[in-house]
Amino acid sequence: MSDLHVYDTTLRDGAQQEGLNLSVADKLTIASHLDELGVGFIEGGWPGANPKDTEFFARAATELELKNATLAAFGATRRAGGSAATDPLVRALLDSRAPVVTLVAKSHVGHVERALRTTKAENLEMIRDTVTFLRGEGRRVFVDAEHFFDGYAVDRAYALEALRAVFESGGEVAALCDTNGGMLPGQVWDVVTDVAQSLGLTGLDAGASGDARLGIHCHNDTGCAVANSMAAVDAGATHVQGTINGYGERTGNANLVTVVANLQLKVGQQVLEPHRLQESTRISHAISEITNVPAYSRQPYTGASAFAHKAGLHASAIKVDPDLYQHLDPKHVGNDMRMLISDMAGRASIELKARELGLDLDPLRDEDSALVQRVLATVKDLELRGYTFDAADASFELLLRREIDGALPPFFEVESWRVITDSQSDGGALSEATVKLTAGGKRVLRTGEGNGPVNALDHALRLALATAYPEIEHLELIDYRVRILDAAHGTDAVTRVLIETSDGETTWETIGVAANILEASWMALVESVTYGLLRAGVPAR
Ligand SMILES: CC(=O)SCCNC(=O)CCNC(=O)[C@H](O)C(C)(C)COP(=O)(O)OP(=O)(O)OC[C@H]1O[C@@H](n2cnc3c(N)ncnc32)[C@H](O)[C@@H]1OP(=O)(O)O
Ligand SMILES: CC(=O)C(=O)O
Repeated sequence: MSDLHVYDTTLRDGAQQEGLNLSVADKLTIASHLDELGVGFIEGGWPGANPKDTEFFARAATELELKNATLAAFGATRRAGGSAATDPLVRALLDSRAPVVTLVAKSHVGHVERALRTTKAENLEMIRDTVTFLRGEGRRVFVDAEHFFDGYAVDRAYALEALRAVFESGGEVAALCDTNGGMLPGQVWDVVTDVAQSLGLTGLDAGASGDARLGIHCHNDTGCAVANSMAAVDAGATHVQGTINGYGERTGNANLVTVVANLQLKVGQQVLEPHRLQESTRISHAISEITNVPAYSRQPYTGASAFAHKAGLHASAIKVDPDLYQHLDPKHVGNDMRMLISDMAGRASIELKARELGLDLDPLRDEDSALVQRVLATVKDLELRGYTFDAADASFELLLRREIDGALPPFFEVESWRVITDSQSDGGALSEATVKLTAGGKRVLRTGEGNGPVNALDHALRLALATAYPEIEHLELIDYRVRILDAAHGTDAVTRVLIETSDGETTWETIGVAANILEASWMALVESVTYGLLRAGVPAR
């Protein structure tokens, strides 16, 4: 295992993201996930700055059983002109009982003079006093040198002096912060190389011999936070900070999952045990659920689209060897390869998608080859008419199964449907839908009401199927999206409806396209229920 520190600040710097608000319980759950991922340090927040973070540390001390990670409490150096021993915020850091304290300290003269409104000498004293005090109280002390790169550009000697003050007082890590996120990888590499040489800290040996490490903490304002972190490690940093999914203020922090995967799978530094890295997709998504920030599908390594292939030519090469169009095997990070079906698909895309769905087609069999060709032609024709199968995987599976003998049970047969909407005396409107179909060997006619026509159709369809297929009770329509495809036609335009359905375990998307919005909605609804029955393994009745 590499000795490099993997330091997570999701619960502190990540929580500074606009719109992200974590309860204490959320923070405790996220900390457990981070521990499971195998990060070395979890920065839990700033005790004393707000009651929530103070409570987090109090509860963490009794409720959180960390198996891998060490908890760090974040705070600032003592106030100018005061003393660390009597500073209430420094006291709160001690009270947190976290074994590591990470202090934010100024290293930029402009910030010392204009933000702290103190002297350069007093700022160095604030660092020395606070680090010495906390070390004396038995804490490991890390220091985030705020605005280090900008400060280095203005006054290199002073920026280095601030770092010396950290190490001379017993600080273990000085993390160079690109606080404003404006750096580029070459600049970071040059500065870290110079700092490491100037302070005699080169590579992991420095950590081993002198218990002194350079760290890196990057923000993503140039879109380079991960690249900057990699450059810093390459130049000698042995402690890397970041957040899960790149959460953070403004454009976010370095995405720690990406940094770790890069270090492990590209640079060959084993910073996590391989079986833990394989949990990174699951954990990244689990944390998205808690933060309520939708997972970014194009996130490197762990995004749902990170190994999704749409182009037919790519699929044809992948059929021979997935490595031909993938930078690595997605299993290293617990992700999966997926084929997307669209008008950019070729025969290979259909074959691979069928295999992904457990429907093996043999291209050497004339029958299968003709089927693949037929499905491909249908997909291209439907996409021309407004379908988009890469957003409606379930509808593609149904299309494919309809072509394969016996692959789609004939669950029900729709005879007709109708909706009417009445204005109400209170000013609202109520819809009523009637559906006629045959299911379970019986002709059924049911009426459903709803606050809109699609809602009414959904109710009527479920009522009509309920006797033959009580299993549909668990299906829930969770999203309904409409897009007008040819805006120039106004109300004559073609409408595309995408419906997302859940059975409580998984979700799937189905599509309907028609000139009439209700017809498009009905198509997507019927597909949604049909797919739900298929997934449940229900036989046709
Ligand atoms: C780059 C970063 O992300 S660092 C982390 C930033 N995170 C946060 O700010 C979130 C938590 N912050 C808070 O809850 C509050 O700002 C608190 C509790 C820390 C302080 O609140 P207040 O006492 O009301 O002060 P306020 O926020 O207005 O100003 C901060 C004070 O700290 C001082 N300060 C700023 N950085 C440092 C530092 N590294 N060391 C010591 N003092 C500092 C400022 O000069 C200012 O002092 P002043 O009150 O004499 O003007
Ligand atoms: C400390 C910190 O979060 C920063 O300087 O960006």
